[in-house]
Amino acid sequence: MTLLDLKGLETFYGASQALFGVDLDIREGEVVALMGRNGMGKTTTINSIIGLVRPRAGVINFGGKAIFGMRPHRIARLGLGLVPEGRRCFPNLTVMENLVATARGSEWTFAKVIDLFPRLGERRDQYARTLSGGEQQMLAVGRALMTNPRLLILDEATEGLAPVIRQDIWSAIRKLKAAGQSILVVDKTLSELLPVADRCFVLEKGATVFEGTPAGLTPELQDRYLGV
Ligand SMILES: Nc1ncnc2c1ncn2[C@@H]1O[C@H](COP(=O)(O)OP(=O)(O)OP(=O)(O)O)[C@@H](O)[C@H]1O
Repeated sequence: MTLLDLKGLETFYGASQALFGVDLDIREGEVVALMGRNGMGKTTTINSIIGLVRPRAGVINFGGKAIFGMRPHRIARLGLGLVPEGRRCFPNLTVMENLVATARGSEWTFAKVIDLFPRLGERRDQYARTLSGGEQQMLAVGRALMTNPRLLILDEATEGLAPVIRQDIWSAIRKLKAAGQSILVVDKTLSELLPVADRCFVLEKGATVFEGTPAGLTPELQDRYLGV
């Protein structure tokens, strides 16, 4: 079943157009990679989905429901869990308080989150501001999971993290996938992203220019659309 469906999305910032026709769909249980060079519109696409910016044209269906133009908190409540770029947690709450603060539904619990990220368990009573960047990122993922999202969206979740921590995050993503979690991932590390993705969408200048399997994204296409 299709979980998320975007068609012909056009989004502006003031008079300047950022998206010129983004098409993307995610089926239940899939891991979908959203790719493209810097400034091609990945974050704007995510912000359009979750209602932070209001697209001017297009279709956005989530779980069979039109969510175009809905307010962000209503969209979130339908089951969209975002881990935003820049890992935002409440700095003056402890790890446990951060997780409990977003709890909604019953599937994900504090115990399950620390099972996925044992480091968070060791730091349960530490203030979020005292965590390393990688631990804060794990906490941001945990917070999103505590909302029991039907779709988890990860925007550059491994950016700027030490290699060991990146591995922990990728390993968590693989476990979530194995458990059937639907995930939309934006990440620049193709060597990690492609093996875990079921399908890829590539944006160029605010429009979808490639849709297919990771195997279909040949070295030539990678070079054309993602090369630096
Ligand atoms: N708040 C904003 N106001 C005006 N223009 C913006 C704003 N945010 C993004 N843009 C523009 O919209 C276009 C798409 O940017 P976006 O951040 O979505 O790209 P991206 O693919 O996520 O890039 P990156 O990988 O650098 O995060 C760019 O031209 C960018 O300059």
